[in-house]
Order: sequence, then C-alpha cells, then structure tokens
Amino acid sequence: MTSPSAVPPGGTVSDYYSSLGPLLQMAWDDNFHFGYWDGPSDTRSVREATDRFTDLLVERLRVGPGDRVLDVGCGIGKPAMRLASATGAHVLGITISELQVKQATESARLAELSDRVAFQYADAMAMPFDDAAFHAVLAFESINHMDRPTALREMARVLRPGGRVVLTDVTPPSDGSYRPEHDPAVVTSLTRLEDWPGLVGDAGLVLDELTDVTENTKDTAHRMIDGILRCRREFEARHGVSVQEVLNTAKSALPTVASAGCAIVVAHKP
Ligand SMILES: C[S@@+](CC[C@H](N)C(=O)[O-])C[C@H]1O[C@@H](n2cnc3c(N)ncnc32)[C@H](O)[C@@H]1O
Repeated sequence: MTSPSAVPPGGTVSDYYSSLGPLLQMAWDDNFHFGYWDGPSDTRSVREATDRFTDLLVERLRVGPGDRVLDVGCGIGKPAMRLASATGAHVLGITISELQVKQATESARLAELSDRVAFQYADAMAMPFDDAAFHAVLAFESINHMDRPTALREMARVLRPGGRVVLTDVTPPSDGSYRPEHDPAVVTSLTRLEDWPGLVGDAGLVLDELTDVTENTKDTAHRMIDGILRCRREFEARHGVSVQEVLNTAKSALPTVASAGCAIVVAHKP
C-alpha cells in the first residue's frame, strides 16, 4: 500500500491517481472502475460487481490462449490479471502512472502471472508499439482521461485487422448538469453517448455495440461514499492524511463521476 500525495494545481492524471489511488483501494477495490449490478435484488459485493464488469468486457474481446491483448489505462492491474487468467491470453497493460506500473507489476508477480501479464509506462495517445501488434484492445474506464479521437486512432493503429476494441466510457449525467466549460478538471472530460458512432468511424473502426449500462452501474457512487465513510478512520490512521484533503485535491473529477453514467463500446478493425 502506498501513501497518497497531494495533486498540485494543474496536476496530471498521474498526480490524481497518486492521491486518490490509496483511498480507492481501501474504500472501493483494486478494480478502479464501476461496479455492475443486475438490479435492486442483486446482492453482489463491490468486489464481485467490479469483477463482474470485467468479465462482461473480457467475453466481448473474443481472445484465447496465445493472443496478445493491450490493456489501455490498466490501473493497478486487476482487470489485466483477470483477463489473462480467464482466457489464457498474454496481456500488456499501459498506464500514465509510474506508481501504478510498480504496483501492478508486483501484483502480477505475487499472482505468478508475470510470464503472461506485464505492465509498462506509456501514453495511450502516443503508443510506443508497432502497427497491428495486438489481437485486441481493452480500455476500461480510461478514455475519459484522454483526447478520445487521438486515443482511438492509436488503438486502431496497434490493432490487427479483425481485432476488437472493447471499452467503457463515463457519460454525462442525464439531467444535463455537466458543463465542460465549468469543469476545471484537467484529468477527465465527458462526451455524450450519441457522439460514439462518429468517434469510432473517424478512427477507422466499425461499431459493433454501443450499450448504455447506467442502470447497472448507478449504485457505484453511493457505494463508494459508503466505503469512504467506513474506512475513513483507518485510512487517516494509516496514511496520516485526512480523507477530506484527498477528496478536495481530487474534486476536479469527483462531482462529475458521482452522478455520471456508463457505456460499453465495442468496435473492430476492418
Ligand atoms: C479509472 S482508472 C481505470 C483503471 C483500470 N482500467 C481498471 O479498470 O481498474 C483510469 C486509468 O487510465 C490511465 N490513464 C489515463 N490517461 C492515460 C494515458 N494518456 N495513457 C495511459 N494511461 C492513461 C490512468 O493512469 C488509470 O490507470
């Protein structure tokens, strides 16, 4: 477990996760993404619901043993390890945070998956990989931190013909309250669900699925708040930093995510 550091003014995505990551791990899970529940009668825990969401994306990748999958914005590696275990594929996770590379690499070593799962620092908007290097690309709740057209073009470039891109995006609250010009966040931006067919087509990909899963992910916000309240004392004792301080430094992204929706996008390279 690492200790949080403050996000400097104008801080980067990497600063944001250095600050919020340790709190997310304690209050939520090592999966840094939304949970997926079938409805009010679904009693899955946060761990189960976040793994479930991973499984729903993994099945859409359609990969198997020997395939090479790129996990764009891999967090601390939990989805990549689950993907490799479930499919037998080789997975390379990239993130813009050196700290996450370190944590994810250590987790893969402990899980004895280092022969098939690796992590490296790389910017998804300028990837250091050859064209057509991967059979499939996963981007789980990471493209909201990127310039979408640039990131999608890069994903299309490194993908083999016939390969699939499977991603989730955070969508604006349906009440129209999201105002990009009022959001000082440098770390996240939202786009409407209706923009996705155009984004995919402009990147040279063919859209296979666009599903609004907001009804399934909407419990994420209140469960995360519950988690933060539950671990508050333990977090502050362990890290010597107040939870409020962490939330203040991360607040550029939190108000939007708290009432945001979620979409699954699947596309392939012709
Ligand atoms: C919400 S987390 C999701 C992590 C992981 N996919 C998961 O589901 O647990 C967003 C991730 O995107 C990464 N990220 C954001 N911008 C990036 C960029 N330009 N290049 C590579 N990774 C980036 C962050 O470092 C972080 O790992």
